[in-house]
Amino acid sequence: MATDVIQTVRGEFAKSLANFRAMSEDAALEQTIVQAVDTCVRSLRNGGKILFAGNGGSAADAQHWAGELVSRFYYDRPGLPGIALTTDTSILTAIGNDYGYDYTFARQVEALGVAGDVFVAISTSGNSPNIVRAAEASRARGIHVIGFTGQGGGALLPLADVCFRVPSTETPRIQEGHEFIGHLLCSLIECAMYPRDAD
Ligand SMILES: O=C(CO)[C@@H](O)[C@H](O)[C@H](O)[C@H](O)COP(=O)(O)O
Ligand SMILES: [Zn+2]
Repeated sequence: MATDVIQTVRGEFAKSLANFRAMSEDAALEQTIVQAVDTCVRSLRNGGKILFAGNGGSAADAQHWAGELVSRFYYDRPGLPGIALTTDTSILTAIGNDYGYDYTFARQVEALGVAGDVFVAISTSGNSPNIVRAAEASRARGIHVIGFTGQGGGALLPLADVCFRVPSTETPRIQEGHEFIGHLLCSLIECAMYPRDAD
């Protein structure tokens, strides 16, 4: 039993490390980060906001990253406008009940989003219908779409202006990659919007 557990732990570490190594050696990923930061910073400087959505573990990412912007990441500075579309159970249940689960995020994008905002669409498969519909609604409104997916990209890929594709087909590995890139994005946005005073 203990041997099995240890084998599993080692196997998971090995897969996770290989995933992060592949990401760290991916020059295209670096360029995608540059583009995503530029998109977010331009939007924020023009009075835009960043909307986040995902299902399951990715809903947790959406809330986590919105929190980094509104509160703080590495250091104190004014709050930045980020909204997770995953948190209001009255809105989610009303839309789900009245229109269907596929519309839970699209309806909120239509209600809250304006041209020039950014929609961060998080889906490991890239195929969750409520995320795909929200990306379509964003494009229709002139809202920039930043996708977070797995290596295939799914239906979200062609809808995204910028897309992070973690080079794995395993949901946990993809989510770990998303978490790392999401933190990096929040850090770089914070730094660009409010450069830290030189000590
Ligand atoms: O956290 C996990 C798996 O690690 C799950 O909750 C997972 O997020 C859910 O199955 C989601 O519904 C998957 O949706 P998606 O990433 O394909 O859009
Ligand atoms: Zn999970």
